[in-house]
Amino acid sequence: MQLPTRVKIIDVGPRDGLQNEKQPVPAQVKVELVQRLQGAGLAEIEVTSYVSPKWVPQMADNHAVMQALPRQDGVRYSVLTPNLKGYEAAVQDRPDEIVVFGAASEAFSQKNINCSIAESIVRFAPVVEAARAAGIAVRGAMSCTVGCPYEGEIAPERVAYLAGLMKDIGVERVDVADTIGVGTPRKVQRAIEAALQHYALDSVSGHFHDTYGQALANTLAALEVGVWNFQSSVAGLGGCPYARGATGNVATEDLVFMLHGMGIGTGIDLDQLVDAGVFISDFLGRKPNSRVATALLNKRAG
Ligand SMILES: CC(C)(COP(=O)([O-])OP(=O)([O-])OC[C@H]1O[C@@H](n2cnc3c(N)ncnc32)[C@H](O)[C@@H]1OP(=O)([O-])[O-])[C@@H](O)C(=O)NCCC(=O)NCCSC(=O)C[C@@](C)(O)CC(=O)[O-]
Repeated sequence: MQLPTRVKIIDVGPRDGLQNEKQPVPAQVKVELVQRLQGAGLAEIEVTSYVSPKWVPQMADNHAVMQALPRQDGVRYSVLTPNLKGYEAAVQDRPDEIVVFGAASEAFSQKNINCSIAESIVRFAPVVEAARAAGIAVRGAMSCTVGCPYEGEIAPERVAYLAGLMKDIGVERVDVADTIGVGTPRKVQRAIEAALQHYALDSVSGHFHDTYGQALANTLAALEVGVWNFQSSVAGLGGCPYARGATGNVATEDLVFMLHGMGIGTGIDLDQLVDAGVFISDFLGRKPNSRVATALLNKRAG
């Protein structure tokens, strides 16, 4: 089996990671987190979302964060936009990529974005069209591709259906997200294979939450299928406001350690990444939720 020799990581910590935090995180702290991530070598960072501040108050400072961000050449800054209102707000802040976000589960679509899967596609279509006309890249997040907090197990056919809808409206690449972290390696491979019915390997990424401790195993399973794009969250931050009990994405530190140990390049400096995780964890008043960060910090202390 030939594994990829290089992996691209999008750190989603500033958005997916922080969106569920109850305590307000000042825009300046978010900006510094993004700066530290790019300093550590992250070439793609999901910065914020343009959603209703009533639904996700933590992301209400989207303009302030994007406007204050010192951009680094070669780094792609992405933001979530669920509808045209979100897109029109986002475009003022010059994102490199916008992300429409749908779900393979009807119930999750309703809870998360207040509409059915079919309605979500109707909302996304003009967003995708406008972004592409403006030369902005378009990604589609597909939530609940393995399991849903409301519907239970999700069949791969539902993932293929959503991926097909995303493809039809012009979404350029998709994320196969295990939103509540219930996936195990073979199930995740089947979800990825479903997405591959509509998208090339280079356009499919893995987004694994670590609720049940399966995220690294699922990453390896995705690598075996040939996937080489992943999303993760520095310090294991996160959880989705509409997926109660789900924990954060796999920690970027843990992902990078595994990949480097397998001889797979990421372009990321693990020590600087650990420092970025300590920075945001100190602000939040807790330790990084990363085994690798804990081990390296103990080693530094010892
Ligand atoms: C999608 C909506 C807006 C629909 O919400 P809605 O209530 O159906 O929308 P609406 O068009 O009827 O508007 C209702 C109110 O929201 C406002 N509004 C409408 N759109 C916007 C906008 N873009 N930005 C700011 N405000 C907006 C609109 O102006 C109005 O304001 P009001 O008149 O009540 O003052 C709402 O359901 C929402 O904001 N949901 C939040 C969804 C969210 O951010 N979820 C977390 C991210 S997804 C995720 O984390 C999963 C992922 C991607 O990481 C992958 C994974 O792991 O699964």
